[in-house]
Amino acid sequence: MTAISNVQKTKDQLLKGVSILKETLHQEDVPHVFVVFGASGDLAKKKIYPTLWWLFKDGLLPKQTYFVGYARSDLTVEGVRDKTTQYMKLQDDEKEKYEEFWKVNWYVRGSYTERTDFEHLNQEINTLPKGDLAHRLFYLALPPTVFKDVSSNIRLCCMGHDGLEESATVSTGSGGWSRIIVEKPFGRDLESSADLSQHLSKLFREDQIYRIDHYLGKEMVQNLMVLRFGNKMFSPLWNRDHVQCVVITFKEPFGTMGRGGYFDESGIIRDVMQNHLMQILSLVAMEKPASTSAEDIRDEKVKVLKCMPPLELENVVVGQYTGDPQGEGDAKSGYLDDPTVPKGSVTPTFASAVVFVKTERWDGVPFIMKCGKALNERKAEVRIQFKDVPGDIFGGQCKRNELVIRVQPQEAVYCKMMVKAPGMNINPEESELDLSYGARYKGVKMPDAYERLILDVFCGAQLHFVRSDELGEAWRIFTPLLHKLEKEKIKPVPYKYGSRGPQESDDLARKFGFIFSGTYKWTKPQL
Ligand SMILES: NC(=O)C1=CN([C@@H]2O[C@H](COP(=O)(O)OP(=O)(O)OC[C@H]3O[C@@H](n4cnc5c(N)ncnc54)[C@H](OP(=O)(O)O)[C@@H]3O)[C@@H](O)[C@H]2O)C=CC1
Ligand SMILES: O=C1O[C@H](COP(=O)(O)O)[C@@H](O)[C@H](O)[C@H]1O
Repeated sequence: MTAISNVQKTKDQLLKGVSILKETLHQEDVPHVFVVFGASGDLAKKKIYPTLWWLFKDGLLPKQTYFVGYARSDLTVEGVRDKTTQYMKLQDDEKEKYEEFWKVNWYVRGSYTERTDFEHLNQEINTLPKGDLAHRLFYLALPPTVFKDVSSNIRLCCMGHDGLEESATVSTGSGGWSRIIVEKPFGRDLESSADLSQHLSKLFREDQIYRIDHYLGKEMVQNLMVLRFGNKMFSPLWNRDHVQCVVITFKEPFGTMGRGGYFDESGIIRDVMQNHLMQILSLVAMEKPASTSAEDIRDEKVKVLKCMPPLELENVVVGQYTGDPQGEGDAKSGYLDDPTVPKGSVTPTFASAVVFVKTERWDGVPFIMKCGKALNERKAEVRIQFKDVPGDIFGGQCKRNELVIRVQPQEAVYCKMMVKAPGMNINPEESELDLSYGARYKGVKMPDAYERLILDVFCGAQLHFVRSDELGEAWRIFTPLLHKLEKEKIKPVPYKYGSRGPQESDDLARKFGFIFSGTYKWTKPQL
C-alpha cells in the first residue's frame, strides 16, 4: 500500500470514528448544558472556551449544546468573547459559524459561596430550551480554595434530574445526568487530597467525577496502550531482563514569567511530576489489562502505583533557575528575580527523581523522572534504554538500544539501533527505525488534549481521567518527600536559564545506570 493511500485510510478511519461518536451523542433529543465556572479566568480564556469552539465548529458536540459561563466578574457574553477570541485560532471562512457559537453562549454573574447565586444559575439553565431536562456538565476552572464551596453548591442547586442514585452514564429519558470536571491541583499532599476526595465522594458518585490530567489527552500518551499491547515484538523485551532504565522527561524552555507567585505554592514536583509524569509512568509499567475498559485499565495503573515505595530524598535532585546574563529577554531573570516570588524561596523549578516499581516485571529497574522550567528546549518523552548486548564481538563499538516515544513536540516513536555502516566494511554504526508522525500521517489533524478530554466527558468515557485511588497512591509516593523538602527548607541546586538543568541530575541518572554516549547523530529524512 502506498504512503498516500495509507494516509487516506487513516483519515477515513478517523472520520468513521468521529461519526460514530457524533451519532451516539446526537441520538438523544436531550440538550446538553456546559457550565464553565471561573469563566473570567486564565484557564477558561486560554483553554476551555477555545476547546469548546473547536469542538463546536467541527460538529463534534450534540446539536443542542448550550454554554454558560459563571464567575464573580461583572461580565457579559460579549466580554467573555472579547477576552477569548485571540486564542480561538479563527480562520477567515469560519466567521459565520463563530457567530453561531456565541449565540448559544450565556453568562451568569455570581459568587462561589452563596447558595442563592447557584439557585439563580439553576433558574437560568432551566430557562434554556428544555433546560430543566438537560444533561449538565460543570467545569471547575477555579482555584482550589473554592472547589469545596462550588461543588457543594452545584450538588445542592444545579443537578440534572437523574439525582445521585441512578447511573450517570445511562440517560433515564425523563431528565439529564450531571458530570463535574475538576482541574488539578487535587490537593497539596496525601491528607488534603484525601479530604477533597472525601468531600467530592459525599456529593457525587465516582462516575460523575472527571479529574483532568491533560497529559492523558495527548496522542502519544494514549498511544502507549496500543504500542505496548498491540505489538508482539515489544512484550518480550518490556521487563527487568532487558531494560536498563526508563527515563521520563518534561522540559519547558521558559520560566514562570510573572506567574511565580502561583507556581511558588506548588513547585515543579506538584505541578508536573506527581501527576503528568506519574500517569505516563503507570502506563509504561502496568500489566496488560483484561480489556480496554476504563476500569480494567485504571485497576492496572493503581496496581503499579501500589508497588512503588515512597520517594527517598537521596534519589532526588531539586533545582531552581538563575538568570543568564548573556541570555535575551526573560532569560536574563532567574526565578527569584520574579517580583511575585517570595524572597529566598526554595521552591524547585527543576526536579529529577528515581523511583522503583517492586513487581516481578520491574524490580530493580530505575524509573528516572525529570522535569523543569527554563531549560534548553521544549520536550516531553519516554526513553527506554536497553541493556548492553552480552558477549560483545564488536570491540565495544555497540551502543545501547533506546526506544523513544516523543510526546511533544513533533510526535514520534524511534528506536536507536546498530546497523552495519553501509559500504565495504562490517563496522557497526548507530542508526534508527524512525516513525515521525509529521511524515507518516501528513495532513492528519492531531486534536488538542483538551478537545479529546472534554469530548470524552460528553460521551461519559472515564478512561483518560484520574480515579480517586490512583490519586491517593500518587500522593502517598510523593508526600513524605514534599514534606521533608518543605520542613527542612532544602536548598535547590541553581542552574542557568536555558541549560539542561543541574549537573547533579545527570550524575544521578548515571549513578542509576543511564548511559549517555553523546555519539548518536540523527539526520532528518528529506520529505
Ligand atoms: N523521528 C524523529 O523526529 C527523531 C528525532 N531524533 C532527534 O535526534 C536528536 C538526538 O536524539 P536523542 O535520542 O535525543 O539522542 P541523544 O543520544 O543525543 O540524547 C539522549 C539522551 O541523553 C540526554 N543527554 C543529552 N546530553 C547529555 C549529557 N551531556 N549528559 C547526560 N545526558 C545527556 C538527553 O537528555 P535531556 O533530555 O536531559 O537533555 C537525551 O535524553 C534529538 O533531537 C531527537 O529528537 C532522533 C531520532 C528520530
Ligand atoms: O499542567 C501543566 O502543564 C503545562 C505544560 O503543558 P503542555 O501541554 O504545554 O506540555 C505546564 O506549563 C504547567 O506549568 C503545568 O501546570
